Amino acid sequence: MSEMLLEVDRLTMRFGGLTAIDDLSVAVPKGKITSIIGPNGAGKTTFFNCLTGFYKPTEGSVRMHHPVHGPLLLNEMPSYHVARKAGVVRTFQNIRLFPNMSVLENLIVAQHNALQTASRFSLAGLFGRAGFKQAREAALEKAEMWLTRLKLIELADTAAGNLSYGTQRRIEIARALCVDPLLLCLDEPAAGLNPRESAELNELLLYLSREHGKGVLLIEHDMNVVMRVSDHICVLNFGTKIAEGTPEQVQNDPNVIKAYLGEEDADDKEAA
Ligand SMILES: Nc1ncnc2c1ncn2[C@@H]1O[C@H](COP(=O)(O)OP(=O)(O)OP(=O)(O)O)[C@@H](O)[C@H]1O
Repeated sequence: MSEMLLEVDRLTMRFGGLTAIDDLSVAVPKGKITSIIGPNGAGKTTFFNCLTGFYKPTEGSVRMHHPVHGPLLLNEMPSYHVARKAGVVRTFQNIRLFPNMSVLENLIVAQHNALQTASRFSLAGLFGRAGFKQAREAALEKAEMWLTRLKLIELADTAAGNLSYGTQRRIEIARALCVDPLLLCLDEPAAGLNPRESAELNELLLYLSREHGKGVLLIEHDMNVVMRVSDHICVLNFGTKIAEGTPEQVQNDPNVIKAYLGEEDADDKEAA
């Protein structure tokens, strides 16, 4: 049995009369890739927003099992604590790098919390303190380490905005890793990638979960990615969990086929 990282229990998120997430329970283990899939509007992004403190769920709980701090209720934390204290870090559907900064600078900016703390928020701290110099060196070392491991080091000095879409997505993941996440939440990391870049993404996700023990929670429409890398898949439709299991179980589930193909097409497929 894998160690459990995140437990979502009976989560509901309503926007006025619309129930975007309805009574959803799901568990995410360490060192594994768990995917959340479903048609457009199924509630996937809302789910991420509830985990990471952007939305306060209407009902239910999200519990992160932290090796140092113990169980933490993410639904009661502000979003900056979710990343810093609970170790749950996300990327977004649209790329959010600083395009005019170099790749390395983007990774240093991600570590501004540690640097600010070391500077004690003062100019004197920035210029005089040994602690700040050490923190700056540590931030550089961490950025260089992830750039090397993610095969980006040769691009360290290039402006992020000048790189291909696939490379920018990879930089976003490297930047998230600089915050030392226990759980990495990736919102459509394969969007806009070509087949070669998607294959590289698959390799990267498997490397991070298998070699670094990261829990990965993936929202993705690209089934070439989802079916190849997921250990477990949870399928949403209109905010409700309609199936979960291994890629094989989910692919053959009649409810999933109906949700994706529509009622009539799915009946045709069954009859054929
Ligand atoms: N802030 C909000 N206010 C009102 N309704 C919202 C809000 N955010 C999401 N919704 C609604 O909740 C439902 C789920 O949306 P969500 O973006 O979570 O779906 P999704 O599965 O991520 O879709 P996609 O695959 O298209 O990104 C939709 O009907 C959407 O319009």
